[in-house]
Formats: sequence, structure tokens, C-alpha cells
Amino acid sequence: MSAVLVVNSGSSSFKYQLIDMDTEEALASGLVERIGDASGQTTHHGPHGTSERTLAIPDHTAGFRAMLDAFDADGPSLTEYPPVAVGHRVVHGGKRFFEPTVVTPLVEINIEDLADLAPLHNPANLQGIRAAEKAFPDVPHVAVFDTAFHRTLPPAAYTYAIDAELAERHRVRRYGFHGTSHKYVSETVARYLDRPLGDLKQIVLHLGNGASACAVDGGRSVDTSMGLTPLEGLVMGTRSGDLDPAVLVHLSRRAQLSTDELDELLNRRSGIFGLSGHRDMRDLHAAIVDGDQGARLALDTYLHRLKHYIGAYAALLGGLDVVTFTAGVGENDAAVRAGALAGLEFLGIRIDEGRNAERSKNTRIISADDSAVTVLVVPTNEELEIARQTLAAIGESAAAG
Ligand SMILES: Nc1ncnc2c1ncn2[C@@H]1O[C@H](COP(=O)(O)OP(=O)(O)O)[C@@H](O)[C@H]1O
Ligand SMILES: CC(=O)OP(=O)(O)O
Ligand SMILES: [Mg+2]
Repeated sequence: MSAVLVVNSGSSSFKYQLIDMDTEEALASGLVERIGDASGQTTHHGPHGTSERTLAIPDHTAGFRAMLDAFDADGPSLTEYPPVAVGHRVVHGGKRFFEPTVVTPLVEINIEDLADLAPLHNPANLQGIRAAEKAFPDVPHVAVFDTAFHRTLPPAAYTYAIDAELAERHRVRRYGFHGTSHKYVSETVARYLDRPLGDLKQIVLHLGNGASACAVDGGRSVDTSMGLTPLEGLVMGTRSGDLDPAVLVHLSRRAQLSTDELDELLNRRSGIFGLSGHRDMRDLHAAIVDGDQGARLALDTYLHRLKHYIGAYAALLGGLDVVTFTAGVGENDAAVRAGALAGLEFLGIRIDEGRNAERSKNTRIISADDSAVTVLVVPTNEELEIARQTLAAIGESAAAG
């Protein structure tokens, strides 16, 4: 049996899975949250159920230690199931990294160099890698990049209409993110429907804390809503998504906001949080039930933007076979799914209310039988996709070496 440990680091949390690659089943999975806060939390799902601990987790190194302690206390034993490799989610690969890449000191320098393009993510990803290297010094570590799946974007989709020379010099273009999820989900859809991936025109809506839409034509990403950084596109938990770039100029001049303050505003104090004070979609719904008008507007804005991208991508794809919802909101929130697709019957989209309302952790169809477009919910599994690519990368590097 070969097991791969996968670490999916976020700015203040990380998710992990230890995956048996013969069965592709998780032997354990978990979440380390609120890293850097006064009190952090670990949740570990092991062979004997779920255990939770509250403890101070000052940084990702301490978070990694807390994860290892959870394995020691609740199993499975990492000596019994030693990982043959550790796979890491790295958000920004720039124009350098498209393939899963075995981490070397030079690769680490390059990931660090890309931090200004993903300030919430790349530094945390790198801390996760360094902590894992200390804990598992004898196995290969492989970086799998969110940007990689979007390498197929055509120039017209990735180009921003600004001074071409300046853009080239400063690496300004659309890169796109959540690629590991968009790839995993669009391939899962084809398998589930038993249709050739190459025949399908798909829209994937990854709606988590960060959210992005992707137009997938025959298995290739042809457009996606996140851009140079994971800020553009959809309305998110705390990120604004699209706005007129002149808003920045205006706020800088009129409200005297500095570059760092604008960055903070748009990444951490905008989105549904900026409009309503709630960053979690469940809290937003509860506030709407209580009659909160700001919360209502936040949800309406979120849905308006989603619909905008669905229409745009149907046009770009020149047809549409599948729309799929994934990630925390997409997998769990029937009201968001129904709201995003309401009124789109003219595109051939008809949702079945009963199917949409069903609660399930499995891949499922939620469109009506007579809907021309099939609408699905697919639980994403970035960790499994990273584990597959990690195993492939170490196989290739062993063959090459
Ligand atoms: N039952 C639910 N209904 C609505 N939203 C949910 C539900 N469960 C989770 N979410 C949303 O999913 C988000 C987390 O999604 P996730 O994909 O785990 O995000 P990330 O990987 O970016 O942390 C939460 O912030 C919350 O808004
Ligand atoms: C790229 C990105 O936004 O990731 P997440 O949704 O995990 O924050
Ligand atoms: Mg995520």
C-alpha cells in the first residue's frame, strides 16, 4: 500500500488527508484552523471517528505539529502508514509552473517570488511546505499549482487590455485559480455522466470562501473568473470580485487609502462580509430570515454576479451541456443554486426543486429530466487530485533520475 499525505494550506488554516492510493480512500483527514489567533482548533477524522482539540497554534509550523499529534493520538499511525510523498497545494505558479513539481530549494525561492501575486496564499503554502519538510525529511514533496489547469486559456481570455510592454514586464495577465478543483470536478462529471470529456461544454462554479467560475470546453479551461490574483470575478466571503478599476483610484484620492489599505479592503473586508458583516453563507441566510436588508442585498449581489458569469460562459462556449456546483457553498446551499439558475430556462436550464433540496454528500444531478443542460452537484476533492498528481510526479522523477 502506498499512502500520500496532502496538505492544502490557506492563509489561516489548512486541510489535510492521508490517502491510500491503492483504493483512493482517505485513511484520515482533518482541518487545522485559526492559525495565529489566540486559540486554534484541530478537527481530525481518523479510524475511530472524529476528535477535536483547542490549543494555541501560532503559525503553520505549530499547525503541522498539531496535525502530527492528532495522528499520534487518534490514528492511523504514520509509522504504520508512512507517506511515500507529501503533496502540497500551491496557489500561484505564475508562468513558471504548470506541472506538478518536486520541491527543491530553487522551487521554494520561485514560490516565494510569486507571493506578491497571491499574498493571502503563497506565503502560507510555503510555510506548510517547510513545516512538512522538517517532519518528513526523507520523502519527496510535490507542489501542485492552482494555476496549472488554466494553462490552456487562449490569449484573448488571459490578456488584460493595458500597455502590453508594461504588462509583460510585471507578469500582468489572467492566471486563474482553483484549477485543481475545476479539473477534478469537470473530469468527475464526464465519468459520472458516462460521456466523453472531449464532447462536453461545461461551466464549473467553485463556491467556497474563495469562489471562481470556469468555462471548460472538451476538458480544457477556456476562461475563468479569477485573474492576476484570486480577487477578480465572483463576489466571495471577504473578497470583492469584479469592480471598476477606477474605484481604487477614486478611493486612493478621495479617502486617502494607501495601497496596503486598498489591498486589505478588497481582499479581507469586502464581498458578502463587506456588505453585511457576515462572511459565512449560513450566517448570511440567518440574517436574511431576521429581516436584515444589508444581508438581502449581499445575497442578491452574489447571485447577480454568478448569473452574469453563467451567461457569459454559455456565450463563450457557444453552447452548454453541463453546469456544476462545488465547494462549501456550491455543495450545500440549495438556495444559492436555485437563485443562480432562476430565469435561465431560455438557456435550456431547468432545475428540479426536489432534487436540488436533497441533502447528500455524493455527486448528483439536480436538473429536471427534460432540462437540455444537466446541472450537477459534485463534492470537490482537491486533496485526492493533488495526491494523484503527486504520485505521477514522483513516478516521473524516479524514471528520469
Ligand atoms: N450548509 C451550508 N450552507 C451554506 N454554505 C455553507 C454550508 N456549509 C459550508 N458553507 C460555506 O462554505 C464555505 C467554506 O467552503 P470551502 O470550500 O471549505 O472553502 P475554503 O476551501 O475556501 O475554505 C463557508 O465559508 C461557508 O460559507
Ligand atoms: C485561490 C483561492 O481563492 O483559494 P481559496 O478559495 O482556498 O481561498
Ligand atoms: Mg478551498
